Amino acid sequence: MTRVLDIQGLTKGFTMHHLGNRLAAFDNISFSLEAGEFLLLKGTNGAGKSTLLRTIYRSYLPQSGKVLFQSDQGEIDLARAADIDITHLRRTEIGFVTQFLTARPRVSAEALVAEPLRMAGQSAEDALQEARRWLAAFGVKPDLWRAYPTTFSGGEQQKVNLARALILPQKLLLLDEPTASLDATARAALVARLAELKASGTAMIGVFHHPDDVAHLIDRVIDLTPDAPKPEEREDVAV
Ligand SMILES: Nc1ncnc2c1ncn2[C@@H]1O[C@H](COP(=O)(O)OP(=O)(O)OP(=O)(O)O)[C@@H](O)[C@H]1O
Repeated sequence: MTRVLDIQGLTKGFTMHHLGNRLAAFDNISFSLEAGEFLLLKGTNGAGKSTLLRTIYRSYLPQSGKVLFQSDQGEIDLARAADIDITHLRRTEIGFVTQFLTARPRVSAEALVAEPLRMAGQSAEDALQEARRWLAAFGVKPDLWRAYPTTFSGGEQQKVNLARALILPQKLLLLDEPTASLDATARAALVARLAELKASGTAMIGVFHHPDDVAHLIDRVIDLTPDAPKPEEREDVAV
């Protein structure tokens, strides 16, 4: 087994300045993740699922604890790494799929999806061909490929978002309710792609509104509901 992530004693809260107090999002979380493992995060609303994903991705800084990631350059604590290293890792080794697309003015859907491949060194033409293949797989109509996603429907934007986020296999993939607002075709394409990525060694941590979609991929479940059993005791818990 190849270790990808080792989270040790991670604690995150939000300081509510206007209330003069601190709200705990999660407290003293520890678990590790191997290559090709799929970990489902579950828990009641507000249990801290999205906050944990964002803390691993370093959108948030934790109060304490470590997020040890085995990068191609060696072990790095994502909780303490320099911003420039985080930016590089996000481009090369760590992906984050949310239900929201960050569309950019006057950038076509196909260019947006092709971008990660181009940044990884593929030729513009090859990257575009591959981008179109993924747009088709997620059910984006060919008429829309050269259009700007800023005007797309919520579901169409989400499909472009998925195609872009999943086009390039990464070592660690964080998924925050990626199936929200997707139709059946896109959900099936997403699940097929996640299975492919898992088989190729991508480690994944995901929050899913309908975990049944990915039930066959799940290796472990962590329940962030306050007072739920500790992560170490949660292995092989049914969804
Ligand atoms: N930026 C923020 N500032 C202050 N409090 C926040 C912030 N983000 C999240 N919280 C609080 O942290 C707690 C955890 O929120 P989080 O969004 O991680 O929960 P969740 O488990 O993903 O919930 P849901 O299932 O409803 O999406 C909540 O009580 C929320 O109000």
